[in-house]
Amino acid sequence: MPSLPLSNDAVSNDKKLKKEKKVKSTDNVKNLNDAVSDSKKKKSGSKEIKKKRKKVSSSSEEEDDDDVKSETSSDVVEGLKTKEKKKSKKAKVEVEEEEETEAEVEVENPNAVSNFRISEPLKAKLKEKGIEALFPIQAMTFDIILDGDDLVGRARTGQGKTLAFVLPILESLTNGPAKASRKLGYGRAPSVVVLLPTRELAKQVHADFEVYGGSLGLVSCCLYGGAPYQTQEMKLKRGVDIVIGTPGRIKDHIERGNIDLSLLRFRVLDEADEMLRMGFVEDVELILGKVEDVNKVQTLLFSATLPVWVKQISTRFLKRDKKTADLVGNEKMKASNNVRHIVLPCNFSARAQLIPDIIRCYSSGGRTIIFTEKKESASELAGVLQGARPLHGDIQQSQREVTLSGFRSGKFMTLVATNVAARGLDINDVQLIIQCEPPRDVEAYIHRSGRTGRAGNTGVAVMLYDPRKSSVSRIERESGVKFEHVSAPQSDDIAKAVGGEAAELILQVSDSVVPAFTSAAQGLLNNSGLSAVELLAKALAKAVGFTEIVKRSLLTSMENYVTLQLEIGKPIFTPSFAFGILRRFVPEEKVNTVQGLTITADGNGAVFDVPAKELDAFITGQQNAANVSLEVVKALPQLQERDQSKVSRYGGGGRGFGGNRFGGRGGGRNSRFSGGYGGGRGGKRW
Ligand SMILES: Nc1ncnc2c1ncn2[C@@H]1O[C@H](COP(=O)(O)OP(=O)(O)OP(=O)(O)O)[C@@H](O)[C@H]1O
Repeated sequence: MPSLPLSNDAVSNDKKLKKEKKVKSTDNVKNLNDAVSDSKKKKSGSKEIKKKRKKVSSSSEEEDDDDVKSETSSDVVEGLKTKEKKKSKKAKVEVEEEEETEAEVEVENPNAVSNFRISEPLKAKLKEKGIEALFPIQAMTFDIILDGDDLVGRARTGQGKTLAFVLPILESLTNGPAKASRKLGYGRAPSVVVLLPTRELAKQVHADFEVYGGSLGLVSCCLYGGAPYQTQEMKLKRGVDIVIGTPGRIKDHIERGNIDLSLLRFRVLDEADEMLRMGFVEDVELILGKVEDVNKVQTLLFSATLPVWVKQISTRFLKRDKKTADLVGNEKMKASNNVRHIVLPCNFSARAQLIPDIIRCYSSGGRTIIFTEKKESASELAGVLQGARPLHGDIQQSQREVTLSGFRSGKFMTLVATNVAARGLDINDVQLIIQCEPPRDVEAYIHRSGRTGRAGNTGVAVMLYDPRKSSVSRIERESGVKFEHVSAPQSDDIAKAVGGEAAELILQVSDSVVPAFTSAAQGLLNNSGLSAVELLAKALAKAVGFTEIVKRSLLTSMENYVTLQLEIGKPIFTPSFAFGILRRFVPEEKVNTVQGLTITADGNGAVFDVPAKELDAFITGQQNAANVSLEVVKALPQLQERDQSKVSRYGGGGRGFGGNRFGGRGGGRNSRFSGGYGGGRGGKRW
């Protein structure tokens, strides 16, 4: 049964956030909160603060050497955090004291925009966008980038990695080291190239460059496939300062002679691991290789996930003295801390009925993104879910743009997408992520679940899984997430979740209708044999679309199924052994109605679902079998996870969970690295 409140961590974080709003800062990311609390300094302390920041970058300069060393930079970050934590206690006491005395004291945050070498127009634009302080990854990397170093940057999803490169690049071009070589005027060659794995992401980053770069008179353009060449060519011809796009289309423009990279000062690989995993490495190499003098170019590589193979590759693209700012480092938790991570067992065929109720229970009325592995599944599911639209690689680019902007603007609240929406997308008020099955790799889990809980907000990520063949524990182990296990929402849970909404709907009805309906209401009260409360309960249910209560099983989440547990006083080693036992006391045709039979984690039982109408046949049948116990379960016991490779052993009519939905199609843009480093996952899958 789902519990609706957020987990303790998220709740306490929430409370903390509310409290810290009193401190002058717009930043409510947990890590930054520590720094904000710590920053309980009066204005006069800002020089000291600047020194402290400077020290971070210089120590990283001293410690970093040839290779990317996340430990080194993690140490730097850790050192900073510890210092800040110590001071933070003191700062909190001060905050509390001040709250008591209600004294109005100006509070300074060491990460306040004013403490960085950010020019006035940019400061004004940041302020206009509600940004008064930099997030930790931004604060850590600002000086490093502005002072000319190559950088590998990593922070959890939603922690502001985009502005971490946008701001210092803009400053460098207009007031810093890159200013001298920047050309002005018609037809100028770009100073910056930013590469991203998807078109949507390219557009999003372009929008940031437009907003912030625009305030400094810088011109940017976005180049991606599926859009006409001509408009892109015209923009390039007129001259741009910053080019943002996907590797394939940028490479095409270079080969057509539309982009001159001779004046390039920055190249950025955002979501670097995904770009390389998708097989873009040759395009990326070609683009990077076009730079005549690599010493004149700064290379920045950012992602929330940096598998070891990407770190190795970065030695090819980045200078030997590159710096690393790794806010995740060796910490166990790699996914977002601001997200409640939930897993829920579900039969593949029950998904479409179940998902609307998951949305009712967990979306808090906000937006939901549902992830499927395959494009066809995304289209199918979007077709059956009310108010949902699909987004995947087979949809025409113009339609993809319409869909995404409709979702952003709230025209519809549910997006069903493949991994094309897993990375980087920053959409306001996405409260819920549903993953229809565990993704193949942990990075996908981290990025998908990271579409919620962004910029310090909280969110919920629900992953559906088939207990017989899922890899929940692998994702748990590799991501550091501690999953909350819940069963399918039952109707009374849903009623509780939407009861408030129903009451609100009723209260919103104008008083003017009361006289018109009074006599019908009175008639109902007099003749229905129901009390006023019972009648009102029915009206509330109807107002949110409920007409009957349907039970769901705990194992497959199927409607009108019941979950049973079989025990025989000794271990049950295999599903076929369990089926054999059932056949001893239940007729074959009833056994064939069994769904999802799975062995318990302790090996002492088997759990399965049967149609509610067949329950009697199973319960009464057991009386004919010695040492057999068969009971309806109220809470799902821990189950054995099964390898997908062993699924065929379970065979049997009507018991499948759908076909092989994991089959990758391979292909895509060929890559030396996608196979070797990416663990054979190469190829564009969406
Ligand atoms: N300093 C800041 N103060 C307030 N909000 C910020 C700040 N920096 C960024 N944001 C907001 O935080 C959100 C997340 O930022 P961004 O998309 O850059 O995250 P990210 O780390 O790149 O995430 P992902 O790994 O998922 O790509 C955006 O809405 C952005 O506008």
